[in-house]
Formats: sequence, C-alpha cells, structure tokens
Amino acid sequence: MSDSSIAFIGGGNMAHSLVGGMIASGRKPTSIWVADPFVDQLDNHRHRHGVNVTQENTEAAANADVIVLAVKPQILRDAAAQIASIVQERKPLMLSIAAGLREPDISRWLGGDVPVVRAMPNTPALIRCGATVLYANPSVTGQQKALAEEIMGAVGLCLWVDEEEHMDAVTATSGSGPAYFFHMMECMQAAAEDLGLPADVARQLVLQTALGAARMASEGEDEPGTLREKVTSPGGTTAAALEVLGQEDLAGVIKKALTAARDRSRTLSDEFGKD
Ligand SMILES: NC(=O)c1ccc[n+]([C@@H]2O[C@H](COP(=O)([O-])OP(=O)(O)OC[C@H]3O[C@@H](n4cnc5c(N)ncnc54)[C@H](O)[C@@H]3O)[C@@H](O)[C@H]2O)c1
Ligand code: PRO
Repeated sequence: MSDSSIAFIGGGNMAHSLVGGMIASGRKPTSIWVADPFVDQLDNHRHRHGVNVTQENTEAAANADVIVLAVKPQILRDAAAQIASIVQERKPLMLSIAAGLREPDISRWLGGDVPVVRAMPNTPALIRCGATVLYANPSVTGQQKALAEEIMGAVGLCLWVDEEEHMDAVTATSGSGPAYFFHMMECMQAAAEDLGLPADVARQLVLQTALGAARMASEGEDEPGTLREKVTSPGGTTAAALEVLGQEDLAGVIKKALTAARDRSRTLSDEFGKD
C-alpha cells in the first residue's frame, strides 16, 4: 500500500464503503481526509474509521495525491468548482465515482486538462468484496493508473475499460447490482415466511443460500447454468419453481431492469453534464 494521501469530497454511503474497505486492507486512517457539509456524517467517519474530517472541501483537497469525487451527480459540478483552483495548481489524480457524469464534463468543471479516472464501485467494497470498473482520460499517467488500481483493487475486483461508453452498462450491472440481489433476498424471505417458516429461520436460510450459491459460482469450475442444472432434478421441486420463473419471463424482466438502469445513467449525464 503506497503512502499517497486521499481526499473524499462527499462522505456518504459509498465513501463509507470505500474508506472502511481501504482501512481494512491496511491503509493508514491518517492518510485519508473526508469532506462533507454535514457534521453527523463527519462524526460517523471519525468514530468508525478514525480518518481526518472537515466541512471544507478545499481543506481536504489541499494536499491530496488523489481526490475522490463522491457526491451525488446533481452536486458534482458545484463541488468541482470549489476545488478547481487547487486541482489546477497541483494536478492530483481525480477519481470520480458519480454515476453517469462523463469525463469531459468533469474535466471542464475542474478547469480542463486534468487527470481524471472515472470509477464505478459498489457498496460491498466495505467488506473488500467490491467490484469496480475504471476508465482513464488521456491525461492520466501510468503511475496514476497504477495508483487508481491500487486504491480500488484494495477493496475488491478491479477492471479497466477503454471506452467510456461502457460505464453506463457497468453502472447498470455491478454499480446497482447489489440492490438487485438484496431485493431477491427480501422477496425470498417474504415468500418463505408466507409458506409458514418463522422469520428468523427464513432469514438465515435465504442469506446462507445466497452466500453458498455466490461462492460456488465464483470459486468453482462450473458456470452458473451448470450449477443450476445440478440442483434441478427432472420432475422435481426446483423444476417446478424454475418453470414459474420462465413463464413469468424472469430473464426478460432482468434485461428490462438493467436496460432501464443503463438508460438512466445516460440521461443523468445529459441532465447534469451540461455547461
Ligand atoms: N451508493 C452506491 O451504491 C453507489 C455505487 C457506485 C457509485 N455511486 C455514486 O457515488 C456518489 C455518492 O453516492 P452515495 O450513495 O454515497 O450518496 P450519499 O448521498 O450517501 O453521499 C453523498 C454525500 O455528499 C455530501 N455532500 C452534499 N453536498 C456536498 C458538497 N457540496 N461537498 C461535499 N459533500 C457534499 C452529502 O452530505 C452526502 O453525505 C454518487 O455520485 C453515486 O452515483 C454510489
Ligand atoms: N447507486 C447509484 C444510483 O443508484 C449509482 C449506482 C448505485 O444511482
């Protein structure tokens, strides 16, 4: 782990996940600054993670090697304007995790000609089980690419794409993805309770089954389709359930959902990326 200093502009949900994951991976809390206008949010960071906190974005950004833009897309333009002069003086690596917003807009808001990496992480970064995709603009040096990869790689899988356009589909798949699996867990737990299982039994069974299935799919040799077939006895219980999922076109529903997320990512940049 390098001794670079990192400033988070915005200390919300995703900043908590990333900061928690980075510290768990060995980064020194004193190398991290978090800026947020809300004192409660900052207190939470200080108590949970022991990092430096401030209400002033400029104070956090002043000496950082990497500045993570972790505010909502609607806010990013104003937050960027507040630190643009510092960024122009020192040209630190800018890492934007905002959904949708495109690199040329972010660079322009920061005064132009700035090394910008767009990153799309997800909340399991908190337990170092995240999935992040990175895209770099041409101003990013090889050393800065390595630094971005070190930071995000410390909290889980880290992949690069060469085309910025892919970031919308990435957001729909892994950025929002944890919510789809959490929703599946909610639905299964509710259904199991409707079938008469006590709530705590239903909860434990659903969570352990999700964990077991995810681990088998990611750690074993077999593809998910093969693993599904191995659970499904001809004429048995799983076949009865999968038949319903097919009749209800679960695959089509999931495709529609990811397409809606991809399209929303695109419109976010049209809505908030203008001058
Ligand atoms: N939550 C996720 O799963 C997730 C995943 C990937 C990417 N993202 C992206 O991360 C960004 C943050 O999302 P989040 O879920 O953490 O949102 P959030 O609302 O939890 O956090 C945003 C934080 O920014 C603070 N803030 C508001 N105005 C500010 C300003 N001017 N300067 C500094 N801080 C300011 C808010 O007080 C809040 O604490 C978004 O752009 C989102 O698209 C989120
Ligand atoms: N959370 C953000 C959103 O819902 C971006 C991906 C996950 O917009």
